[in-house]
Amino acid sequence: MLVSAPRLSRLQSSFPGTPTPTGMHSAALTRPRISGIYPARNQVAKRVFRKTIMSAGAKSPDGRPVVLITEKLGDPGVEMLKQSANVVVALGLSAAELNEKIKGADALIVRSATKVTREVFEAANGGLKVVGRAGVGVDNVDLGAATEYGCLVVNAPTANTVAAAEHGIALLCALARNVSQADASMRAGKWERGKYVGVSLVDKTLAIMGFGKVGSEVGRRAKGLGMEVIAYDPYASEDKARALGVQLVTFDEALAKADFFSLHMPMTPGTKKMFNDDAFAKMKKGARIVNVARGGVIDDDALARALDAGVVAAAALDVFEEEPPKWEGHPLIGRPNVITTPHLGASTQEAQEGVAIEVVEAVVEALAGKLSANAVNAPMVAPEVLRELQPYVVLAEGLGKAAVQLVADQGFADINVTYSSPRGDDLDTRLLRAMVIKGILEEITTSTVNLVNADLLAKSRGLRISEVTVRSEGESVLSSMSVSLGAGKSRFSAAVDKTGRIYVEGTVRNGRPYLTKIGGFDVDLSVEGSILLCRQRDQPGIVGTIGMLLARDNVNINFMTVGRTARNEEAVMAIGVDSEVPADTLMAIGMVKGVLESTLFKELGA
Ligand SMILES: NC(=O)C1=CN([C@@H]2O[C@H](COP(=O)(O)OP(=O)(O)OC[C@H]3O[C@@H](n4cnc5c(N)ncnc54)[C@H](O)[C@@H]3O)[C@@H](O)[C@H]2O)C=CC1
Ligand SMILES: O=C(O)C(=O)COP(=O)(O)O
Repeated sequence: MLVSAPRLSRLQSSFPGTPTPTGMHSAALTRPRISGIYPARNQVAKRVFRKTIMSAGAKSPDGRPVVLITEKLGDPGVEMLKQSANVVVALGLSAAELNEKIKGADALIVRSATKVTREVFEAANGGLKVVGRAGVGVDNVDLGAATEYGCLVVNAPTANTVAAAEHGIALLCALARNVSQADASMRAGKWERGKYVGVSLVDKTLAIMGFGKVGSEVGRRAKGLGMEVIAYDPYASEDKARALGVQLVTFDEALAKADFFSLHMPMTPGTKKMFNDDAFAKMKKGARIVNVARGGVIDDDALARALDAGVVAAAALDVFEEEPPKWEGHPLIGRPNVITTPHLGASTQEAQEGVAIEVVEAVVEALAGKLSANAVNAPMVAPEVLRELQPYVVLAEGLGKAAVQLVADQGFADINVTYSSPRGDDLDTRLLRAMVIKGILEEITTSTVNLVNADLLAKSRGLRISEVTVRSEGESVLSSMSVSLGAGKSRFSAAVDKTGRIYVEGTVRNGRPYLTKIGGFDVDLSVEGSILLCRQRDQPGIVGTIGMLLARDNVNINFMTVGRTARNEEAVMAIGVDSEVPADTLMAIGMVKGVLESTLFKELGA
């Protein structure tokens, strides 16, 4: 039987492990536990971690670990590494050669060109303990396979920030003044002064899309060029923006206002093809776009159409959906008003030395069995605990994803997680909390979140997290859990509970995670795939109309439930969909008679 969750306001002031007067136990977290709130647990975690990382002995006869480097790494990093490891540098390996070479390595250091696939981990057969990525993005590393094989992946998230920002500024200037085209023309022996008249940057409006590490550095520099800087980032702090003299705006405001755009958001399901026909249609005619983020945030064909129509005057691209891209038939490469660079954002001598040192420090720490703040995945939980919590891990991540997807433009300030468990305060919530944070943060940042870095990342973003554990009855380790966010506003007003917070609750049945409550409404949804949510009046005809609208776009429905009516005559209907619902269809659904509001959960779970 489920014990109802206590009110948050009362328990947020409790401290970890403090018994409440009712005999329940609560755990509130206002700073990361990893750094000492639970020293005993932390020691255990470290032991588990060390055992996992150092499960096999080093591969060289002198007992020092062997580290294979497959891409050009800054010399200071290589020299530092040589002090504690046997270094093997082998550049330009084929996949088969890498699979062979990896058998003799304890660690591997790469940039973005080496594809660290499942086959690499299979070939290493558990002997590869650490993969170091000398840069931010780890999309070239199969993280699932790494974790399965007990291999820690670390990256270098900060040392190339300035380089990426500087490249953004370089492209911005080149774009405004046709530098690349004019240079090419002179190389061809021409003197075409009239053809390459540019536009000025001063007093123009630059919209920074994604105001994180790189975006804010671009903003700072653009202010120095005399530009008016605005930023769209639903999760950015108002204070940070104000301190830099940058105004935070909504997506549509940015589109309507900016003369220049500089893209700096991460590649996530939420940002994929964010710059599509709809977005270009809302832009000021003649806008210019710089992309130093990831190729996939732009719909290439839509940008080509916008360039053809003159809506976008020019674009500068450093990144591509596929790298290297296929030149033949590419809609953008080679156009007179598109300039391109081969993913050079991080390619300065200084940044490469910086990332080399940053990644080597992390690799050496990991090989020594220490916790690394740069860990991207970390199999720190004992296998039996992991097995027991596995279905709840999926639930926790799904609740985090669902909650953050319900947040409106203004973002949110704090997270509350409530667990109802027969174990009460003995429930080890670290993994579940980390997964909630992962679900939330991976929708909004480039960082890969795990048990090691979840609390630190949340804290570094200024998010307050509180946890409450309520003792419940029952057989399973967890009866239910909920996530609530202190958000200004929700995209789906029914998701806001009586206390004004975005609230989602779920449970696990027969090993499968289910969402059981959204705001004040009971629902019963398997946490998987994409789900269309509608709040509607209880009246006939709505289901059929929505079904037809989806069928019109060939969107297959895989399930449909209507939530029990909780208030008045309203209900929440959920429809599982197999493919993307186009924006205009979503809008049409919102206008169906009797539908009060609608929203879409994207890729909630596996
Ligand atoms: N071209 C290159 O060589 C390099 C590219 N990068 C790329 O630059 C981008 C930014 O990196 P960092 O600043 O280090 O990451 P970050 O995590 O510090 O910043 C990303 C920002 O985007 C915001 N964001 C998330 N979802 C958003 C959305 N839907 N709309 C607008 N903003 C959203 C986040 O709140 C965060 O503030 C990433 O895409 C990364 O892959 C980074 C380094 C080098
Ligand atoms: O750090 C990143 O995410 C980058 O995009 C830089 O990639 P690179 O190391 O230059 O291949």
